[in-house]
Amino acid sequence: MIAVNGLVKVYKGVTVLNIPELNIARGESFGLVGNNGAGKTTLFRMILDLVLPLEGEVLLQNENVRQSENWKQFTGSYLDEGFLIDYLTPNEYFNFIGSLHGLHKAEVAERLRKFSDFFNDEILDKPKYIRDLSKGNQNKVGIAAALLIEPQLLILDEPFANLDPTTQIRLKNLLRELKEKRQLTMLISSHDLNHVTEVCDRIVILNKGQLVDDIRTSADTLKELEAYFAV
Ligand SMILES: Nc1ncnc2c1ncn2[C@@H]1O[C@H](COP(=O)(O)OP(=O)(O)OP(=O)(O)O)[C@@H](O)[C@H]1O
Repeated sequence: MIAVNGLVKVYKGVTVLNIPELNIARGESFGLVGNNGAGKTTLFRMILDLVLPLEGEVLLQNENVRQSENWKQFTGSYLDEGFLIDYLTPNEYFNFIGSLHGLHKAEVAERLRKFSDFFNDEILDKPKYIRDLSKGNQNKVGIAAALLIEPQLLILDEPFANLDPTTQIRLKNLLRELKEKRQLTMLISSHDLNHVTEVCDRIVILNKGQLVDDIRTSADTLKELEAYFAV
């Protein structure tokens, strides 16, 4: 599903990402962990063609993201509030995203029904602009919009950040369900080692732009990760 080949990013003479090779199979739930500045967001941005690499390429379903638009139809993503449109209400925003994918308002409303627990009655049908929502509720809008298009590939940057404990648990359940029922391929970054081990079957550690470990999640993974980061 995803092939990263010889990907290098340099800012002001400093190499912030250098990944010779990384392959992620269809249906894999892939967690990316690493300390601040490790390069997690930079990698996600290059996968989504939001940042130009110095060298290398990213292929999504065998097509280079820089040369094809096809991947946009099957990829749902939310990295930060920059993905939202501040002057719309959540309903208007969901309808806009739906329209880009050929969905009518009724289909959008139907698809949003499964997020009612996740939204906790704070998002839909409220006369509030996205800019006036709390940070956590803005995240909920972004995550739901990424899922609204029923993507084959989902990319979320620190999705658990700013969510209350109840919503974190609901999001984990939602992601696990999507993985099992729809064979969704997921890329998730998180600073919370518990969440990432609960949701992902494969976890990669990024350190100063380099992949330093690639772990199949097992009962020992949380301890392994805690040992790695306890320095
Ligand atoms: N536009 C930019 N200009 C200069 N340096 C940048 C730019 N974007 C990212 N960087 C640098 O690239 C490195 C990797 O940043 P990145 O945001 O990818 O890390 P991260 O692993 O997502 O960190 P965090 O966990 O803090 O979100 C950092 O040193 C950061 O300062």
